Parts: sequence; structure tokens; C-alpha cells
Amino acid sequence: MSVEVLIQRLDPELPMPSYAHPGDAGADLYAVRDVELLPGERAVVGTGIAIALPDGYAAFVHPRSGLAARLGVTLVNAPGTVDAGYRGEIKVTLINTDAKDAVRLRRGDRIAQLVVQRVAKAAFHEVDRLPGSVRGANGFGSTGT
Ligand SMILES: O=c1ccn([C@H]2C[C@H](O)[C@@H](COP(=O)(O)OP(=O)(O)OP(=O)(O)O)O2)c(=O)[nH]1
Ligand SMILES: [Mg+2]
Repeated sequence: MSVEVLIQRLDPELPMPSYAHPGDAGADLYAVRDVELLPGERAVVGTGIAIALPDGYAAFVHPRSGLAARLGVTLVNAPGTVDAGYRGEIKVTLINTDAKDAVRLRRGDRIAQLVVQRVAKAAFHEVDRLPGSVRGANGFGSTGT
């Protein structure tokens, strides 16, 4: 399934978001600037792009596993939600979770990945009692660890 997504490059020197392999779900996003993150520090970094998604779609900003595993860098609000109507620059809220080492990322580094998905719009109907289910209200580790 493919969907047309309009993209505006706010920084024409950065590459278009790109899928590294056919079949990848996430298209890599690039840092618009250098950033240094001290241990525990976070920063909002632009990606130099704005998009227009069709109604019924959203895009989700996910961390990259390589940055997470190698450097401890992830996203504070993973996954970030990009609404179909959002026309501003897509930004990434990075955090360095490492306890000891600072991390330096450069302009043009791939800092996150964008997953475009269909999303349903809920019509919320208030009721006094919800229909029964096998799980019921069990959660939060109810099946064990
Ligand atoms: O990682 C993210 C998350 C969000 N956004 C942009 C797109 C999204 O449509 C908008 C608002 O995001 P969200 O609804 O998560 O933030 P909010 O704190 O609820 O802000 P608002 O009151 O503007 O909805 O910010 C990003 O660029 N990157
Ligand atoms: Mg919101």
C-alpha cells in the first residue's frame, strides 16, 4: 500500500526522507542542526521538512534502534504523532539516556524515522456499562512477567 504525501523541504540541502530498504516501514529523518546532549539532556531538533498527509492518515516519529543501542539516544515522546493537518516543521524530541557519556549529533545525521499509517477517527459514545470481555479490567502485568 502506498500513499501520496506532499513534502516541503524547508532546508533544501538536506535529503528527502528516505526508506533505507524496500519494505522498510520507517523513512529516516535528518537533523537540521548539530546538537550535543549531555547525559540525561534533551533537545528539540528540526528535520527540515513539513508534510501534508491525506485525511485518515497520521505519521509517527519513531526512534532509531541503532542510536538507542549504541548511544542511548531515544525520543522523549516516542512515538511522536504528526497530525494530518499539521503543516509546521516536523521536530524530534531527542534525549540522551546515557548516565555518563555526552552525545554529539551532526546536521544531516539520521535522528528518527517516520512511519505513515492509516488511522481511524473514533466516534465516542458514552455508555453506563461496557460490554464484557475475556480480559476484563486485568492489565499492568496481570498475565505475569
Ligand atoms: O514528535 C513530534 C510530535 C509532534 N509534532 C508536531 C506534529 C503534531 O501534529 C503537532 C502536535 O503534536 P501533539 O498533539 O503530540 O502535541 P501537543 O502537545 O498536544 O500540541 P498541540 O496542543 O499543538 O496539539 O506537533 C512533531 O513535529 N514531532
Ligand atoms: Mg495535541
